[in-house]
Amino acid sequence: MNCLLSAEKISVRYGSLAALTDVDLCVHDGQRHALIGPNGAGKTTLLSVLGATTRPQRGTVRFVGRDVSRLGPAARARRGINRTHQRPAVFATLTAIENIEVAALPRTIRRRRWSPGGTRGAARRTAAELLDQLGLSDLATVPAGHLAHGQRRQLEIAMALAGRPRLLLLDEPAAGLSATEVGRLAELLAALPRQVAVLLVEHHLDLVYALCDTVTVLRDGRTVAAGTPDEIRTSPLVRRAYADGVS
Ligand SMILES: Nc1ncnc2c1ncn2[C@@H]1O[C@H](COP(=O)(O)OP(=O)(O)OP(=O)(O)O)[C@@H](O)[C@H]1O
Repeated sequence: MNCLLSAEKISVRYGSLAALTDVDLCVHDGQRHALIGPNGAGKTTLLSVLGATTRPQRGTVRFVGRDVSRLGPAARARRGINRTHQRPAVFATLTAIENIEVAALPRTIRRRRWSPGGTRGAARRTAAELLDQLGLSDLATVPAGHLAHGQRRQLEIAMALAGRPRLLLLDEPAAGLSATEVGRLAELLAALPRQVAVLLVEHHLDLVYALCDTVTVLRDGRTVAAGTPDEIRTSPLVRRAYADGVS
């Protein structure tokens, strides 16, 4: 099967530190793919290369068969790659629905179809639908700055979905959440439409094994294993990769 997204021989250096060395990755259409590994393994760096906020010294990123290596974050978002961040990036003074509306606007403006209320009306409807779909309608009129950390994470996922991506890059969505919030996040992610592929960086391995069909393990900027959750869970190589522990 062809890759929806492929990263080929990605290398990133920060001065003398090799954050990634010759890393390959293939994410298929509709796949739930996790990127795991100890602290400093290079997971966020790889996500940033795919989202175009970090430029690799070497390597190629292809999306739907096209070389997108030279495209910036906005151009990749237009092609269908959207991401969330380790610290949720939301507009604190806007309400939840306004945040999603802002995220939906570029797409509705690009489509330029007549719609009741114009592009703003279309963006507002998209936002309301997403809040409903993700079970967040009760938060619609709450300013994002007043939301709890877990709710802000969910809002950021809704914002990333507003661009109707084909690939969603999630950077540690369970970080800082309580057990109850992780459960709620797991339900939200499990309910995402299959038209959206997910690449998830996560230390919460129970969430990874419950949600993902494929797991890639990085250590010291290199891929050490890739396989199904069962293969990864029982792999001695992976146990060794984690021997130094993760936080
Ligand atoms: N902007 C930067 N400048 C210098 N070094 C960096 C920079 N960003 C990351 N690094 C280093 O690159 C390596 C990989 O970092 P990265 O954040 O990608 O790892 P990670 O696997 O996501 O770790 P964690 O699980 O702790 O978030 C680490 O040694 C980190 O200190």
